[in-house]
Amino acid sequence: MKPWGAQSEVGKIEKIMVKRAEDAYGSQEVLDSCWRDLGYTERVNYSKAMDEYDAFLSVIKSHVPEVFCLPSQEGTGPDSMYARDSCMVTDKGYVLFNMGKPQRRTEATEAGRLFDSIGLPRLGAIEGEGTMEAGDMAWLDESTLAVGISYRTNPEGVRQLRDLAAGNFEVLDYPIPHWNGPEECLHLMSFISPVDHKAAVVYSRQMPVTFRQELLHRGYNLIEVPDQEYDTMACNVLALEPGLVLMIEGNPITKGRLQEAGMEVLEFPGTEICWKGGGGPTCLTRPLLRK
Ligand SMILES: NC(=[NH2+])NCCC[C@H](N)C(=O)O
Repeated sequence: MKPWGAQSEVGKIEKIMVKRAEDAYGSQEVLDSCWRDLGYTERVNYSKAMDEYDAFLSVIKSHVPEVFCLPSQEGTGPDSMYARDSCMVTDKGYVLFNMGKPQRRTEATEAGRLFDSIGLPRLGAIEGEGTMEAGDMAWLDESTLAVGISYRTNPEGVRQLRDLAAGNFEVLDYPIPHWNGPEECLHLMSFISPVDHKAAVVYSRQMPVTFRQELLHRGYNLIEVPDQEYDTMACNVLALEPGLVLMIEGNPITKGRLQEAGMEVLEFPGTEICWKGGGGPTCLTRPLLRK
């Protein structure tokens, strides 16, 4: 088996990187001083967040053989808990991103340091005028990556990624809608989470038509999130393996639709660590190896 590489959103996760809430948040005082500036919807309760994160991490640890935790680090803030976003791991090595949100610019360096220490090879980085965040990307199959052009990911970032992808995978790009503007985070993965090789949870009303058509053309079963579960992040679902998924509690309609489609659904409470900060289980995790 290859040692690294996650050119899939659904293959069984063998190795993963996370950043624990305590290491990202630091303390209640840190949260109090920055949650507004970061665009969180409400003040995060530190101790409640710890309990939620414990529940989340225990699911991850019981399903993923190797879990690597980013250390606490001066210079990164609460958003660094969303470990998915600063990088990607291809079959040819890791790529670090120049994140579009200014408060998150230092996160990629920290991820790179961890990758170097565990022997993961480096493929390259998005830099200069290029911006990119991994919330704006989803693998449709192991050689096709869909990337959103958003307030966080720009055309120059996509151009650089295409250079790095040459001979390995194809990059399809799609425009992301303005929605509630640049202060709020709207990524490609805000409206899609692949849950099996040919199935995805989607919020179609936000989808670029050509992206939705591409999925249908590929034979995807689209499992729709209803309007009333959009804000509670029913669309953010992590596949631990094909058909075994982890989602945030409080989305019964989407949960039922996933089960009807034959998925096994696990849940964790995400009031503090997900809803308030705008990141769900896909954002909380950076798979390093998927089978
Ligand atoms: N992949 C994601 N959707 N990540 C969510 C990131 C949320 C975080 N508060 C931000 O604005 O960056």
